Amino acid sequence: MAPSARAEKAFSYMNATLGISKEQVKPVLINLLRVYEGNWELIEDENYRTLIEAYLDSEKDKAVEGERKPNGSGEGGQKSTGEPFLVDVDGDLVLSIMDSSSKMFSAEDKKPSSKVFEQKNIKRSQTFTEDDRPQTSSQALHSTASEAKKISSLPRGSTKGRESDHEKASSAGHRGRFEMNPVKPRAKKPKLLNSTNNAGDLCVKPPSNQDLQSKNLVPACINDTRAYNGSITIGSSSRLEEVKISLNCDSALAGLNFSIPDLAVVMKFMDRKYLSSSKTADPQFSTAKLLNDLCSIFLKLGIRKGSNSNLANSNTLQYASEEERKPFNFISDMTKGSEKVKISLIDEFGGETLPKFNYIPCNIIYQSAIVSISLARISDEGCCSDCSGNCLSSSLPCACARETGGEFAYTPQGLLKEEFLTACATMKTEPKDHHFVYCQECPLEKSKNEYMPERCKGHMVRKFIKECWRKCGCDMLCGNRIVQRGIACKLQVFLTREGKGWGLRPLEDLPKGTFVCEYVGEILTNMELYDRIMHESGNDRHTYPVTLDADWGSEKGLKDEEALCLDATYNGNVGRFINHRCYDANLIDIPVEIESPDHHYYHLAFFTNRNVSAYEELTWDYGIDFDDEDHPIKAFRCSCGSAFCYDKKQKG
Ligand SMILES: C[S@@+](CC[C@H](N)C(=O)[O-])C[C@H]1O[C@@H](n2cnc3c(N)ncnc32)[C@H](O)[C@@H]1O
Repeated sequence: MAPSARAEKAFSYMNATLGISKEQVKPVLINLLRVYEGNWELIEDENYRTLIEAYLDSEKDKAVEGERKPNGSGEGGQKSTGEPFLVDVDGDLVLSIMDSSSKMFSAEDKKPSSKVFEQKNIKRSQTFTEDDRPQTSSQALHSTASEAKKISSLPRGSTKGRESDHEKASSAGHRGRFEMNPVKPRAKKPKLLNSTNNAGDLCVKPPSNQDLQSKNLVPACINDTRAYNGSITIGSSSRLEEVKISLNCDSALAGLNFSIPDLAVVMKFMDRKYLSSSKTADPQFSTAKLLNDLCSIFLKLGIRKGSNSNLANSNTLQYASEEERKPFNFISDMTKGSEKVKISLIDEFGGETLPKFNYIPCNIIYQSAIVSISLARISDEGCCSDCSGNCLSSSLPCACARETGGEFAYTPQGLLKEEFLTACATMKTEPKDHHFVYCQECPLEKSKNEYMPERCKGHMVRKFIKECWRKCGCDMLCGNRIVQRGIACKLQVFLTREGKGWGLRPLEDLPKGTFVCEYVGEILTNMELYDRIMHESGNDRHTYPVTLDADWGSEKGLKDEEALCLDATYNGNVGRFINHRCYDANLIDIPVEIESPDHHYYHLAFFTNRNVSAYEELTWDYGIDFDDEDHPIKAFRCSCGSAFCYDKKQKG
């Protein structure tokens, strides 16, 4: 749509929904277009939320300005003359700027918003009169946004984003961090401090509060010097703000066309421009966080490298504990070259010791497990020795598709078929009675109590994928050989924020049905696992072993050595880092038959059950009964964050 048409649409919307005239909206719109560099999407988003906010802010600015200058004159008694106007240049709506002597905008006009400053201070005075107790800046902003809601009768949802945006900005950082100096030094160029001060801060020397108050630019009630130090703090390390990133816009301010933009808007713009649109960043990522992290890293590295004498007189040393001085961990390939792809490990907080385990790319028998792998056990009917090339491209599915109902489980693109995925998921989430088999003598119960085992609690009969294997005539690139070819997507082990320990995430978007990895570990009998658990101290166990329980009930007298499980505690692959999520995990585990036609032993493969974005944590529903006090492995306190979390203790 042509920019002028977009402008007309915005005017109509504002008029129709809020009764605001075109004349009133126009200067605000022009301002926003300038701030957002003509990016209409940012303005049109969520029913013109940003435009509505900016309009309300401009109204508030006018009211404040009116109070400051009862005679209505601008600073120095000059009124800004003329109206800014939009012109359509080659299809782009651009702001017409007159020469500097005509000054299209006064500094106030150009200021997109001073809401951060004003809201905080409005709230501050309210806070002390209302309940005598200071609030955090996010609380303050929250309350102010609600006030805006009251006065504006905005369409539903229009203030919602506003609150959360502000909260995001303030909670991502430190209290009051995103304040900026609302007073724009104008003709007078601010003096510079020494290029670096003691705090390593490059900043503009602040005008004193007295100066500001004498110019009637700051309400007298304000006494927080941090808010008026003249430099614009755009990020800082946590805690005491020892390291800050300040913007020095001294020379820009000296120019005629520059006024300090609202920092929250700048951050939002950066987020949208560089993060939301790119697929390479964590959805949680924000510019504000980036800048704060940069400060924290700077602080940590500085403390490690510098001599203590640098900080000897500083309080900051008090919390520079050994724990905090640990370096950030980054391992470019934690698989030690044993996978086709490198899998990095990163600890962005620098406080965690590396996981102690041995990386193995495929399962290994620990000791007594019986896993019969022999070509002789694979009958000619159970494989496709007559095939060649890619089984998926032949007109009739070969014998290897029999297990999956005569259709291959995979699409030609190498994804798990939608129907198959749905059927597996439904069996897991809504199992029916007929999905269970019961052992006469359950090896699982026997492993818990050899002499007086309890009755079998039932084992689910699961759907299997069967892949082509060595006896098959097709080649290794056959579309029915996905899991056996190993990990193909870009993955990273990372330290989670929620206290779940390490987790796994993809570094690229993964479509629904993508094979991610297997759960690889030592193949143990259940008896061996039970012994292992009994001899461990509670702290040793940070993984959750997987019981391979397929087909148990279908045979009589299953031997203990055939009742198997996978334990990745000491030897495992990246699958051991996949954390649990109740109900709405993004991975599903599906048994895969490759080299062994019996179902005592099989591979457990993880597939995405929906599209997963790059950097989104990969999770799997372990199927834990959090109320089962008798289970040999004590269930962890779940921090999955799902709205459907079944851990009642966590909720309570
Ligand atoms: C298979 S491991 C996952 C990797 C593990 N986070 C690590 O750092 O090695 C399972 C263990 O991770 C932790 N864990 C997994 N999911 C969790 C969750 N939703 N909440 C809390 N802890 C979790 C528990 O300690 C659990 O025993």
